[in-house]
Amino acid sequence: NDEVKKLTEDPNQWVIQTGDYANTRYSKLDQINAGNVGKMQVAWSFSTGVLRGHEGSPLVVGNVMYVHTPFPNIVYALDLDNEGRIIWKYEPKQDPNVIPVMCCDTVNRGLAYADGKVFLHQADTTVVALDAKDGKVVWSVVNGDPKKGETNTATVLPVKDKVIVGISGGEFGVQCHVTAYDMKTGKLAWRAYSVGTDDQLLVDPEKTTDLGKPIGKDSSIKTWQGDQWKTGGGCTWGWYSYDPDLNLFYYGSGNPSTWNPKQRPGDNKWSMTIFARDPDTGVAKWVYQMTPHDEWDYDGVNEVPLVNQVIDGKERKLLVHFDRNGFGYTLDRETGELLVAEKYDPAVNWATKVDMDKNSKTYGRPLVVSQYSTEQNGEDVNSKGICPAALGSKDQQPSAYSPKTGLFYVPTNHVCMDYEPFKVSYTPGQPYVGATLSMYPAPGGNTMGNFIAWDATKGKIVWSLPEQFSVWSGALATAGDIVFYGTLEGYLKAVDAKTGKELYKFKTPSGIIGNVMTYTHKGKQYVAVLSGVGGWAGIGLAAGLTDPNAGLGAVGGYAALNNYTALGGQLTVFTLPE
Ligand SMILES: O=C(O)c1cc(C(=O)O)c2c(n1)C(=O)C(=O)c1cc(C(=O)O)[nH]c1-2
Repeated sequence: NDEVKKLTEDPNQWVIQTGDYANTRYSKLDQINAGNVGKMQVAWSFSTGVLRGHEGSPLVVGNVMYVHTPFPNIVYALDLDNEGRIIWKYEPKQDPNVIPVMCCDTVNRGLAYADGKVFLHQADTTVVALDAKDGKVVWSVVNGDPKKGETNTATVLPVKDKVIVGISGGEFGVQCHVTAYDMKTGKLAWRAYSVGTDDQLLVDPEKTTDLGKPIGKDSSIKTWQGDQWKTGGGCTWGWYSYDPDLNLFYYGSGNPSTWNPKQRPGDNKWSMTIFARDPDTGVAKWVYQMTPHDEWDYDGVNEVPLVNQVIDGKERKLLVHFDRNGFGYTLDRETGELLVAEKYDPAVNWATKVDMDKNSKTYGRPLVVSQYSTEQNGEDVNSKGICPAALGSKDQQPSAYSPKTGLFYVPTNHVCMDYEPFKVSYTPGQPYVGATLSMYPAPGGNTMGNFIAWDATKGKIVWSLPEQFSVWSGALATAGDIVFYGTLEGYLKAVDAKTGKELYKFKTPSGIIGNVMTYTHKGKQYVAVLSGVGGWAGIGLAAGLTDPNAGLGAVGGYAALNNYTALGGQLTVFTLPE
């Protein structure tokens, strides 16, 4: 069943959040292009009726647009023949007690379409399949338990006859996993944990590799003390990509729990790890851990776009990954071989480099600068001036790739932090954080973000556009030689894909943390984006916090956002004038 693959190859529609299985967020549409984007206008808009962080994007399937909201996770089917008249609306009943269990705002990264159904993974971890025609529930299944700290913010990946979903809870000591359900019935197919026994991990100690070597028996639990792996985190709330030819899907796992590194000696495998798994069985082909024994909350869940590019004169099947830890990685996606690992923000200081010497004992590991460790000789230390901050040189906001330029377009953070670990004990369903942070712009200026173009074959920044705040929206690249992104102040921007020159901007009603998408209707190209400030960067605004030291809602430099925007929830659709 390659229905989704076929649909994603049609540039007129947008049926999964990432646009295509490869997560390139590239569209072949070029009616709106570098020559005319400056004339773009608002075609119509739609209020979602919900405030707080709007992540993800709408879908377009035929003449219908599907729009989702943050908690309470309303779904609207809008008629494109009628400027967004509501065809149906689905509003799940969810216990509001799930809200305090969500670490980083009540966001949801959107819907997926396959097999005549719209898939929603709710905050309370209910996965629901809605009939695309009338919004009626076809099946629903409960994937986790919010009382244990398990919630969801991520989208769903439909692959062949299954849907694949992750889970959140790294700040609550959840033992996180990826789970596949039958697309037609919702029946459980398999579950693979990030941290756990070999049976739980779905690995083969002989065949599953790490940097080319078999991972061996008990590869995860041997790297924890005692039973700590049972509350070990490694959550799976990011973006998933899929290679139909290799029949492998890819994603990264999040932070080990707790944030206090002293409480969990060892490498804490396989938190902070990219997995390549078979979607039919869940079994891992290879793994690669970016940040062993994390001391900074550098979750490894960011998108893993799949591209074919030439390295050293040879075309390779690549996987690219802009990790929270500030390194841009390029790997061979068939084998997991590490090809490039370079800093994509010059401010990154916690490690000097990733060791690329295959004969070295520390091959593939970041070389940590002890001054920026948050643990010394087994004791907690308060460290200052660590770059990047916990929200990383990039968080979940996805990049785009243009095969025309061969460049990645990456929304980034330019933020550093002070980190104070403290002892915390585990109680199910209670925060298991164990550190306080303060976050501020990187030294040498007041800007907290850059929108960059990156060459993943060399590991080099090609151009960089400074932004006052982190760029928390997902990018879109098109065959029109332009790249779109949104800003936390609320601007939708279009820039020239080759030079980065700004060609268009429009201030939408609220800060943008949604991902820009494009489609056609009756032969005309449209660009759409959700506004609604929030997410971790904007959670201070979302929660009405202005105290720069307000714990996990550590708004820091983001408090100044109050001067530019306010809460919202709106879809804005753009096109060229007649
Ligand atoms: O460990 C986790 O389970 C977890 C979950 C989430 C989430 O579900 O949104 C975030 C994070 N961690 C996190 O570390 C983080 O920086 C973050 C930012 C955001 C966001 O949507 O802006 N979510 C999350």
